[in-house]
Amino acid sequence: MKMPDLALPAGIDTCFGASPQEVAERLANTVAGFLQARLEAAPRASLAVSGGSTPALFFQALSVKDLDWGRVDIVLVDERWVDEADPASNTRLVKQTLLQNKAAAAQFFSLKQPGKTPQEGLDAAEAEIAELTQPLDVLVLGMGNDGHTASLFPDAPGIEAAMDPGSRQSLAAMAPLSQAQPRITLTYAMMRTARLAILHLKGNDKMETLKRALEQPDDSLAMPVRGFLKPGLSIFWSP
Ligand SMILES: O=C1O[C@H](COP(=O)(O)O)[C@@H](O)[C@H](O)[C@H]1O
Repeated sequence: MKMPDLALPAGIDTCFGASPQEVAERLANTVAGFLQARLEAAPRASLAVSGGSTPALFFQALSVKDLDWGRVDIVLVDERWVDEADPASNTRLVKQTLLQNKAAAAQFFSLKQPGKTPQEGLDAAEAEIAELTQPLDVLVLGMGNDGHTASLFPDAPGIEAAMDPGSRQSLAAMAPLSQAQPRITLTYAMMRTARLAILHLKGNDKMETLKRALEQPDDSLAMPVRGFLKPGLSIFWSP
């Protein structure tokens, strides 16, 4: 397979593979290895993961890794404000694919809390993540073809505040104009301090979007993923 030709700033690593399964396995090894190293240095380690259609194979591969999962905190980077039974729920995906096998012993911190809207549930979600190990040890982001990552959407009112690198808020309620459901998301300020940041992509369309994002790296309000295209990032991609 011909690997994509991508001009990346210095300090961004890539792991490109021929199939989603291969990349999912390599990503699971990388994440498990980093969490293991953190567990040797600290009482607990944390992992923030994305939802959507990309991560299921990675979650399944990670769930069977040998780790002291009882000392691992897991949180989603974002959630749609829907019931857990809804197929659009990222929590549902995590419970069905990651919090299984050996990883069933991990502690999951739920962003979805009681309340009719994310705004109403925001204080409860803040309270929920108060005990989460911070700064985050591992952050695994996805990306949409509009350049959103987590639920940092370019067309969301309030995106400037949610992208503020100096913000003291960990969470933001978002209502992107393009999206059917309102969302809750970790803020850019919360995610940018992760010790290991990974962007996990699947598909040629995502590669084209990434190339577009790299063309004007500073305009992160137009494509919030740009905020993470910095030295230290690792990009995992398969067609
Ligand atoms: O809405 C979302 O989209 C992104 C990308 O999802 P994918 O289906 O293209 O993999 C995801 O990273 C985010 O967590 C999710 O809520």
